[in-house]
Amino acid sequence: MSVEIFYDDDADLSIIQGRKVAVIGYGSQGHAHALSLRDSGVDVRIGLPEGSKSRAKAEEEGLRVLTPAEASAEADLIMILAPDTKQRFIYAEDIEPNLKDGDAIFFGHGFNIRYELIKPPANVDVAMVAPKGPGHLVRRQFVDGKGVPCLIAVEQDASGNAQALALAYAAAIGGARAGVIKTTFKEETETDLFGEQAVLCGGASALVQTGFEVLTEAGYAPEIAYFEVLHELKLIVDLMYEGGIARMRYSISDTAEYGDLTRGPRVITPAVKEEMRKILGEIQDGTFAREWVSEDETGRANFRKLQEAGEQHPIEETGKKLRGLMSWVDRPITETA
Ligand SMILES: NC(=O)C1=CN([C@@H]2O[C@H](COP(=O)(O)OP(=O)(O)OC[C@H]3O[C@@H](n4cnc5c(N)ncnc54)[C@H](OP(=O)(O)O)[C@@H]3O)[C@@H](O)[C@H]2O)C=CC1
Ligand SMILES: CC[C@](O)(C(C)=O)C(=O)O
Ligand SMILES: [Mg+2]
Ligand SMILES: [Mg+2]
Repeated sequence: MSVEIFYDDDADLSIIQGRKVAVIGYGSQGHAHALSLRDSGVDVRIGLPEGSKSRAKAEEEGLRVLTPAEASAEADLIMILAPDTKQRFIYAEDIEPNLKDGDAIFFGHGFNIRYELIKPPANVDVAMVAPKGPGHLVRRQFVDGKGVPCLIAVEQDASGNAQALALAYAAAIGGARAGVIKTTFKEETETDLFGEQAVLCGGASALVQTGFEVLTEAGYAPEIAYFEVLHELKLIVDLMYEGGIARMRYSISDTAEYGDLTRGPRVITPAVKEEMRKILGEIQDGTFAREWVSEDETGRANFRKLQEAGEQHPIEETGKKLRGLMSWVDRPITETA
């Protein structure tokens, strides 16, 4: 199936420059969108609760910070960049009562629309601009004159102009420098959840931790194991990012390439692929969404336990020590890039 890809020349920035935008939330994505929109000449205000710890960071950047309700009332485009599990409450309490004819509600990920946790009225545009990358790098790339690709989708086109609006927004945060693909809320939500669970975050973290465990349990030095399975992974993925798996294989030794081709499939076995299919099925049938919403509603105890176990993994201690000796690697992540 072919997709439509848009670039800067296809976008009309003046469309978003003519809107009053409220960015609700100022975390990983929120700060990136707000700062880059502002730098693209867009009228932005931030919506955060009175006690929010993000308020100071946004104010330090000279952004105007209001409550989510005030920001929603003032704006005619509301981008919701609060945690997925909180969005339905923010929508019900702060956004919905302040919606006017012709307003637009935007999302950075389709979770709440795809799983029907938010049901907007018919008189507003409902669209998505979903960067395909972590917010801190969305901002860093924008500042460096680059861009992170974005997906856009229109769930409801009350104005008849929602797609052009979403494309203009994506361009204003740098997405159209790299490419903006038109999709649906369903496709974005399901592929994004699958990617982060099976490959980018879940799959990659488990692969690195397991590789580290196998080497250290066999008596090899943790420092060597760290460099081998984590530090060098970035350098290998950089080559894939630049020129695909083929370029990575061009640069590595033929010994490595033979090992890659013969041993890779022994690690990612047909059983692993079957498990990936099961994970995708749980996303498609709503099992994962129900589980995550319920985990959040019941206080996130299991989530916290798993987070703590991850933080305690021996690879973290080894990595902290080694990264501290490489000034160019130990780069702090900030909301003020
Ligand atoms: N992280 C990423 O790179 C990506 C995220 N997304 C999507 O972007 C959205 C935001 O995620 P992410 O940036 O990770 O979120 P973060 O957890 O990094 O930030 C959430 C922000 O929302 C604020 N917040 C919390 N509660 C409220 C509230 N009641 N009203 C207003 N603001 C509130 C938080 O403030 P406080 O400081 O007070 O907690 C914080 O500033 C999600 O839909 C996510 O799926 C999409 C692509 C990538
Ligand atoms: C890969 C995780 C992500 O989907 C992202 C940075 O794109 C997220 O939800 O944070
Ligand atoms: Mg993602
Ligand atoms: Mg995601």
